[in-house]
Amino acid sequence: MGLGCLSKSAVAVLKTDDKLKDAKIVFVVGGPGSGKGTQCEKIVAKYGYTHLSSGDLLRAEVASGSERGKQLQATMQKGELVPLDTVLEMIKEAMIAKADVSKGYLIDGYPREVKQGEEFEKKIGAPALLLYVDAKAETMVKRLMKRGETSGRADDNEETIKKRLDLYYKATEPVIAYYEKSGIVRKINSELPVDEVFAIVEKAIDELK
Ligand SMILES: Nc1ccn([C@@H]2O[C@H](COP(=O)(O)OP(=O)(O)OP(=O)(O)O)[C@@H](O)[C@H]2O)c(=O)n1
Ligand SMILES: Nc1nc2c(ncn2[C@@H]2O[C@H](COP(=O)(O)OP(=O)(O)O)[C@@H](O)[C@H]2O)c(=O)[nH]1
Ligand SMILES: [Mg+2]
Repeated sequence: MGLGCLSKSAVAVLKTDDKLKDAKIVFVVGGPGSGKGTQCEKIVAKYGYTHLSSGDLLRAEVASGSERGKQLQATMQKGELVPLDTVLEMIKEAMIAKADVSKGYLIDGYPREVKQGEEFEKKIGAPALLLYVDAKAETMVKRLMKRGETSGRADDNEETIKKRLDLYYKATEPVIAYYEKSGIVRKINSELPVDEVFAIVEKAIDELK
């Protein structure tokens, strides 16, 4: 069947989705403060991927002062998860905006729970790789407390850090087990110095080509 029977706007939607059909997608999953953002920055510099941090997208919405942003801020300050549809829609829009120039996408801090992964695959596509950035809880807390001295983030404080960690172990770790079955998980020990961590990351990305 051709597209002739569809309205113009329906065709436009189909074409937009089409743009992401063959996109190389890398999920970057790990606890708060594990070093996801740090490694993503290095991947961008070497491989030219597009880095989309779901947390950064949400913080940009908060900074815009919109009504939606105000609601998001309250949730984030408590260290809870924002509604799935909100963050997925933001990621998708950001991906489409870069579709013509992107060599691949780093989806940082998403999925946060198995359901988020399932919805992403339904609406966007399947990941080719999942980088599991792994550090001990003690290390993550230490890094976040340090980052909190300068980050200005409302959630880099002791009480919210504890909630973020609890939620990570409860909701996000199962995401890793879920993708183990498809053989795309690469575990990265991020207790090492940044450059040594990146050497392991490079191997995983190089395997993708
Ligand atoms: N997919 C996502 C990503 C983020 N958040 C919200 O945004 C907050 C901050 O997210 P993020 O910047 O990814 O923070 P962390 O995972 O804690 O990691 P880090 O600060 O180390 O990047 C989360 O606590 C949560 O409230 C969310 O609900 N859903
Ligand atoms: N020692 C060490 N510190 C790191 C490493 N990766 C990140 N950090 C520090 O830990 C903090 C949190 O890192 P970030 O990349 O923001 O982690 P994210 O929360 O997972 O995105 C930052 O202040 C970094 O300087 C690492 O591999 N080794
Ligand atoms: Mg980050």
